[in-house]
Amino acid sequence: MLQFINFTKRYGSYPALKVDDLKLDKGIYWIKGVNGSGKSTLLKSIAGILAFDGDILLDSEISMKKQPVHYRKLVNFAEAEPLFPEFLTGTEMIALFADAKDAPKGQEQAYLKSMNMQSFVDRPIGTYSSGMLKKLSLLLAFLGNPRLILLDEPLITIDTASLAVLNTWIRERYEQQGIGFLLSSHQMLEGDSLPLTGGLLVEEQTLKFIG
Ligand SMILES: Nc1ncnc2c1ncn2[C@@H]1O[C@H](COP(=O)(O)OP(=O)(O)OP(=O)(O)O)[C@@H](O)[C@H]1O
Repeated sequence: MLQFINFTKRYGSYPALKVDDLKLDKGIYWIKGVNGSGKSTLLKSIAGILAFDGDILLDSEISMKKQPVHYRKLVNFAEAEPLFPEFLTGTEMIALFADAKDAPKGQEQAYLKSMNMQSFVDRPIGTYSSGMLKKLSLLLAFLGNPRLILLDEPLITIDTASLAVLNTWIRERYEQQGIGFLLSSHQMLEGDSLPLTGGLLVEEQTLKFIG
């Protein structure tokens, strides 16, 4: 699913994260680490938002550095604390993302319905509560035909019922389409809600697979 090749991310002279060589088979992985350990840095690097040294390969063949556009179409990302233009509506954001990710027409409809978003999706994003905003950012990460979906702190701000819906979305896309997931969380992810493959610990400026 994902391979790091001599990966190093620095902020100025600060070496935030270094992963020499790590291969992850297809699966659903949780990512843990204390505040400031580098979880968001890791996810933003994999998403292609942050520049770094080295390379990341998707499915052993698609290089972020050599095929940047192709790679980014196949990796979707929901930020921990999403920021969207407040004057746009959720529907307009969905249209933008659907276009960028070559999403099948109407793909968002089932997601809007299951997450009970129809009542507010046509309103400007500036009027959204933090939970509404989170739901929108999660939905955007499921658009298109990605091979990997990265969710940074997906559990924060959404209510229990929405969390159960999110687990269903993850499970379905993983089991029916083989999409891989990386989920960062400070809360315990429940193994009985999701078929978790393993965990990754961000510690001492590196990434450790801990099964
Ligand atoms: N833009 C930046 N410039 C300089 N240093 C940064 C920048 N962003 C993050 N860092 C540093 O990189 C390290 C990792 O930060 P990161 O946000 O990835 O941690 P995190 O594990 O996601 O933290 P949290 O659990 O608090 O959200 C921290 O030491 C942080 O201070």
